[in-house]
Amino acid sequence: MKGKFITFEGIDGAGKSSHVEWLAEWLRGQGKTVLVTREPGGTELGEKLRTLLLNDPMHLETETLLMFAARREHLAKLIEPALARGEWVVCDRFSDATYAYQGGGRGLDRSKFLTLEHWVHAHVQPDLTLLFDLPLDVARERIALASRVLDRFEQERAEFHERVRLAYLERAHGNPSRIRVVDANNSLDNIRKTLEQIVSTNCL
Ligand SMILES: Nc1ncnc2c1ncn2[C@@H]1O[C@H](COP(=O)(O)OP(=O)(O)O)[C@@H](O)[C@H]1O
Ligand SMILES: Cc1cn([C@H]2C[C@H](O)[C@@H](COP(=O)(O)OP(=O)(O)O)O2)c(=O)[nH]c1=O
Repeated sequence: MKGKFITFEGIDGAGKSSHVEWLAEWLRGQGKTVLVTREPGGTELGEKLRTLLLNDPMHLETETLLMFAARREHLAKLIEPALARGEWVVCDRFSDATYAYQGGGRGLDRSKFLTLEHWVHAHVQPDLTLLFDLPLDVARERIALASRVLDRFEQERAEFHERVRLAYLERAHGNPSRIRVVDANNSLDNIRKTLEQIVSTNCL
């Protein structure tokens, strides 16, 4: 049987990375073989593109094309073979991030996004997307507390991140059966209970 493809989305600092490994372990406890990966990245080439994307200033369309180039490689080398083997794939970000960051945040024309999405993965969509949603000031506070080095996206102004958040919510509104909005302004334990419930109901 084909495995399931689960993606995590949300603004920076929403708490995705704190749950990706946890969900994978929980699924392993349910007898699944799970591959954990991320975007941009996941493959050797994709990780090189990630370094460029997170650090080097570039034209918006270059940025978008590189996101999708990394994604093409990721699908071909890792995601599709794993799903075909019956494994589950848990991925920290996927195309909804391009919709939200390049589309919502930077203003990329939506038809260009849709063209690339159709070209690169018309045949593959996540079975389930967990959208971590929380107010921007809470996310910013968490990032400040973690005192991590900020990448090119995290350095963007508050208005950029507000637009990203709204674009994510709009995308969720348009895809209610795939994208589940998780209230991320909550304790780790409560979020984990919510994730268990959503994944059990939708995927198991
Ligand atoms: N529910 C939560 N409550 C409080 N702090 C959290 C919560 N989830 C994550 N954090 C902290 O917030 C910071 C950002 O979380 P992270 O998982 O790296 O977010 P993301 O991957 O979405 O950018 C980390 O320092 C993490 O420990
Ligand atoms: C996948 C993807 C990520 N991004 C951005 C969002 C994030 O700010 C950045 C890296 O994502 P992420 O791995 O979440 O960063 P971190 O590990 O520091 O939390 O890339 C896009 O702008 N478009 C995309 O399509």
